[in-house]
Amino acid sequence: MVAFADQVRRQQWLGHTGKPIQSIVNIGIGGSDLGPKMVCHALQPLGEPKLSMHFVSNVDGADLQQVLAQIDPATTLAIIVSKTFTTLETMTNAHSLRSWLLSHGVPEAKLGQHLVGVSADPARAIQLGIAPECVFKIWDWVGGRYSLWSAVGLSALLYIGPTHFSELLAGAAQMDQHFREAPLRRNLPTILALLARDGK
Ligand SMILES: O=P(O)(O)OC[C@H]1O[C@@H](O)[C@@H](O)[C@@H](O)[C@@H]1O
Repeated sequence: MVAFADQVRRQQWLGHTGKPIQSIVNIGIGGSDLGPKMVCHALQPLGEPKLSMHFVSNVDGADLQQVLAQIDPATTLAIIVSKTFTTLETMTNAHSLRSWLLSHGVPEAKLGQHLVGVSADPARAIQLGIAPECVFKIWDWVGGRYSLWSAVGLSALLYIGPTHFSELLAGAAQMDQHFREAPLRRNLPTILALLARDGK
C-alpha cells in the first residue's frame, strides 16, 4: 500500500494517456468514507498539494455528478472502498464512476490505472475490473467504524503520505494503550464519552 501511495505521490502512477494522477475520488459509505474524509479534512495542512481529494458516499447521483464536473478522467484515480463490496450505495456509485471513465475515453484494458479497491472480499473488486494487484485487503475482523486504521485509510495515506500516516497509526495505538491503562478520572475517551452524554 505504501509502495503504491509513493508511486502516486511521486507522479509515477500514470493514467491511460501518460499523465500523472491529480484527483482522488474515494467511493464508500459509513466507516469506508467518514474516517479517511475526516483525516484528509483535519490534516489538510499536511496534504499533498498536487492531489485534490473527493469523497462520494450519497447514492443521490447529484453527489457524484458534482465531483465528476470538477475532475479530468485522464488524471483521476478512484478508490472503491467497501469491506463487503456489496453495499448498495457504494456499488451504485462505483458502477457509475466506472461507466463515466469508459465513456470519457479510458479503454477497458487500462481501467486498472484509474480504479483501485479496498475490501475484505477481493474477488468482488476484481469482478468490477480492478486489477488483482490493486485490491488492498481489509482484515475480516475490522469493524466498519474503526476501519480508518486499516487499508480503508488508503486515501488518507495518499494525501498525507506514509510518514504522517505512520504517525497517525502510532498516535492511535498510544491512545488505545492510554484507554486501557489510564485511571478513569484522567481517561480521555471516557471523559469525551461522558461529555457527549451530558450534552444530550
Ligand atoms: O464497507 P462496507 O461493507 O461497504 O460498509 C459500509 C458501512 O455500512 C454500514 O451499514 C455500517 O455497517 C458501517 O459500519 C459500514 O462502514
